[in-house]
This record gives sequence, C-alpha cells and structure tokens, in this order.
Amino acid sequence: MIEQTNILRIATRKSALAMWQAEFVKARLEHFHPSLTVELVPMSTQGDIILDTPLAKIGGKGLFVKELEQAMMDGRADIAVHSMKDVPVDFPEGLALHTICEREDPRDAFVSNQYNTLDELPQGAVVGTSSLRRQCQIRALRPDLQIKDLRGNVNTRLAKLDNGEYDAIILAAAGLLRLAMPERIAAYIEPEMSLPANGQGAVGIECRIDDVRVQALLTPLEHTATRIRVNAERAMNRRLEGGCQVPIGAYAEVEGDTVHLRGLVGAVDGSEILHAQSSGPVEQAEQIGIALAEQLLAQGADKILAEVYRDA
Ligand SMILES: NCc1[nH]cc(CCC(=O)O)c1CC(=O)O
Repeated sequence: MIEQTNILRIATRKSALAMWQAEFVKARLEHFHPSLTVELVPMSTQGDIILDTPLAKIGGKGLFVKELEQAMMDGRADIAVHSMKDVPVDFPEGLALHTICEREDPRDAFVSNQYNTLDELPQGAVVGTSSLRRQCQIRALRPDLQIKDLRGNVNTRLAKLDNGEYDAIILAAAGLLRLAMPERIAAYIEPEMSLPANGQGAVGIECRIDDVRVQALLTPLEHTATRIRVNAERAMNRRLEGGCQVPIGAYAEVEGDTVHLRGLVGAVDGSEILHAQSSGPVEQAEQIGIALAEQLLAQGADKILAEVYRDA
C-alpha cells in the first residue's frame, strides 16, 4: 500500500486501562502495516480530573472523550481509542466511529477480598459502584446492601477496596482481564443478574470523517460480530436518550444470522426494573435496538428515566 504519511497518532486517556487499549490498537495497526509508525498522545480528560463528584451530576460520559475529540479536530491526533461503553451516542461534526474491535468478556465482575459472591455478602455490607445500572440491579437482588459511590480509574477503585472502604466492588471484567488481574475477579456476574452496559468490553476507534488514509489503515481491525452487537445495544440506548449516566443495560449476542438483544431500564433504588428482549436478522441490528427501546418505553421507561434526570 502506498502511504503519503507513515505516522499515525492515537489520542488516549492516561489511565492504565486506556493506555492498554491504545497500545493494543497500536500493536494491531503495526501488525497489519509493518511500515507504519504509531505514536500515542496521552491526555487527561475532565472525567479524569473531576473525581469527587458522582458522574451523573457532572454531565456523564462525554467528559471522557471531549479532549480526545478536540485533539483530532485540531490535527494533533488521527484517531482516538475508546471503551465503547464511554462513547456517547452522537459524535461531533466531522468525526465518526470507524472501527469496533473484537469484544472482551462483557460481564460485570464481583471483586472482594473476603467474599466469593454477591450472595455471600452479609446483611448491610457496603458495595462500591458509581454506575446507576449496577446499583439498581444489585439493589433489586439484595435490597439490604449499602451502595456507596466509587469513582476513579480501575487501580484507584481497587486501592479503595483494599483500604477497607468497601466490602466488595463491581467492575467490568474486561478492564481487569486487560490489566492482567484475573485473580481479582472473585465471581463473574451473569447477564441475567447484571445486564452489562451497552458496548461494555468492546474497544472502538474514532477518526475524522474525511480521513480516508486513516480509515483504510483501520479496516483490518474491524470485528463484524462485535459491530453487530454494539450497533444493536447503542441503537437501544440512543432511542432511550441514554446520553449520560443512566440505569440502562443493553446486551446483544449473535447466533448465526440472528442477533438476540436484551434490555433493561431500572429505577435507581431497584424498586422497579423493566426488562425486554427481542431477536431478528443481523442486518436489522439497529432496528431491533430501536424496537426494544420502544417496548421499554411502552412499559414506562420514560417515567423512570425522567425521574433519574430530575434527581441528577
Ligand atoms: N466506566 C469506566 C470504564 N469504561 C470501560 C471500562 C471497562 C472496560 C470495558 O468496558 O471495555 C470501565 C471500568 C469499569 O466499568 O469497571
């Protein structure tokens, strides 16, 4: 392949997990394009800087991507590597999600130094999570537990657990597996008990819409089944206006030519959780996501979400 420029710069957050994901994309790009030089451009985002306020109150997940997007718009970077879970449903003008890489384990993980499972936790135990989605599902399973906010990157959260501030914390299994800490996972929480967030475990790559050079370089990193699953999940979130931190779960699986999607909207206190599921041909992943959102809205999801936004 003839390349005018042989350098590609990756905008990334500085957290260990973000750096791992950027290094992973760098390695994949260098594997497919041996003559390409890939450089990382690490930066701090508002989401990394403001650590003392619950995410829902400071504007949600867009905070983790804005600085990276600005770097691409200014030409300081060519791509941004994101955890799909942290990517808002809409992109700024001139940027788009071009590539979705193969998904890691999408499940939530139960992490504790004393207890092996959620069931083993004694009455009133303190569980750390900053995710409304995890909070409402745990409250529904175990109304007696105390949920305490937990912010910071994966290592910060683990340090807070080790300090004794929590009896257990819930993290995405993907983050712990990528950071080579599988022994930290006391138990995987099955989707039936804690439906993952849309895109959890998948890495996505954003770039400028008009950058055909970079798009050609990215193409071999695309994973079709993951793309279908994440498209269905994100379409559901988008229809529910799940723009910021919300108690929404969305999880799709592909079986042959069929995509199965499960969705959930919950009241933060776990008092009410709406579930829905739907299946259809993979070519219609997004329509299935939208239809599922509409099923949830018809069950009253709009009222639950309006309450969440009012309290945030
Ligand atoms: N909210 C932060 C975040 N964004 C992505 C991951 C994990 C990795 C992934 O989902 O790909 C995490 C940590 C967590 O939820 O424990």
